[in-house]
Amino acid sequence: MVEPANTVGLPVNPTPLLKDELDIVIPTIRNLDFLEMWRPFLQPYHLIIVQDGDPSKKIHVPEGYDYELYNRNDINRILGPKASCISFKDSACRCFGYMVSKKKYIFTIDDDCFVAKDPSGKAVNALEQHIKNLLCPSSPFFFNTLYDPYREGADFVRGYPFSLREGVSTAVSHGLWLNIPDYDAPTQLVKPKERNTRYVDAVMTIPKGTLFPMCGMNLAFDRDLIGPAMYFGLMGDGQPIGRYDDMWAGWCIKVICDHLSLGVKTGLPYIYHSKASNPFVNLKKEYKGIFWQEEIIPFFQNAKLSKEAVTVQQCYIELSKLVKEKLSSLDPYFDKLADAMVTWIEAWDELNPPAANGKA
Ligand SMILES: O=c1ccn([C@@H]2O[C@H](COP(=O)(O)OP(=O)(O)O[C@H]3O[C@@H](CO)[C@H](O)[C@H]3O)[C@@H](O)[C@H]2O)c(=O)[nH]1
Ligand SMILES: [Mn+2]
Repeated sequence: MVEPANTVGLPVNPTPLLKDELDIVIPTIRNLDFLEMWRPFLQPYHLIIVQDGDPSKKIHVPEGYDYELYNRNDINRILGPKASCISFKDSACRCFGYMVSKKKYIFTIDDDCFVAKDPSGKAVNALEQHIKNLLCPSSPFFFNTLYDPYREGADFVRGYPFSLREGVSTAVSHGLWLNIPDYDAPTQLVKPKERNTRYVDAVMTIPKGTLFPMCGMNLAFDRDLIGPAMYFGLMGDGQPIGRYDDMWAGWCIKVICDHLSLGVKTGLPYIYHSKASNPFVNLKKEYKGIFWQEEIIPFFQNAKLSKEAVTVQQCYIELSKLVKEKLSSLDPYFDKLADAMVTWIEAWDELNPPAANGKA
């Protein structure tokens, strides 16, 4: 009698590596030694490094990684006048990496984010979890109280409509952070010593119609499904605001995902965020955003896209028109931002022309 293969402990369906279908985008003003700790999980992947700040500075990339690196001179050379839509001196520059990638998936991570440990002490392969999240459906139309129903050992609970159990494609996987939480400056100032030690073993679909504060520190997405909407806005040098790059993108992609019936998930995986940036510097960058967002959020909550908007680009252009129409009165910055949103789409389409078979 042939003994069955010993499959105890092996994952029922191992997560595919997707190493030729995924790029890792890292915005940086530092060296990239943090990649040493990620080597077991990230070395097989191609990196797109977006070097911010002084282009003459040499960024050291640890041996053994396959990468392409773009500094400001490269961005200006590649995009010409359209480079005006890519922020300078703000992590928002990372979205240039999304634009130049040719892969289906993107994982973006900050250079002060390290491998976290789960409660059992096991190193968390954040990228593997993001891939799991992206490859399995989302359930935005009806909340499953047992969280991710597609996860091994879970399912839809009683009363969950069977007509909705197929779910929808997942466009975004938003991971979290142990140690330094992604707090705004005021919170950071009143709670300087607060550290996040709580590891919540859950992945949830963010319900349709609900916005969320997307953090770019530990984020993955399906570039084919939502890439053109992942513009991180005009931030940093020469702009009245900073550190709202990922927030702006998060509000735009959520409105568009809701419109196109795509899913956005948050929760696992965790990374270990090691560096707290200066709260006073952050306050200066954020302060306009702190009061503007009281107007911006209702804008996004009420934004309606037409049924003719069936591609991400069409949705995004419609959104840019709404921004120009409804937010320019808040501050002339939004007029500029609306134009930059159009420039971003033009640049995206220039670098990512639809293939002969019509696939973008
Ligand atoms: O001018 C800059 C500043 C930083 N970077 C790179 O961007 C990321 C994030 O930088 P940092 O870790 O210093 O900032 P945090 O406050 O921790 O980041 C939070 O704010 C968001 C930025 O809006 C970020 O996504 C959040 O996590 C690092 O890789 C820096 O090297 C830059 O490119 N340009
Ligand atoms: Mn950081």
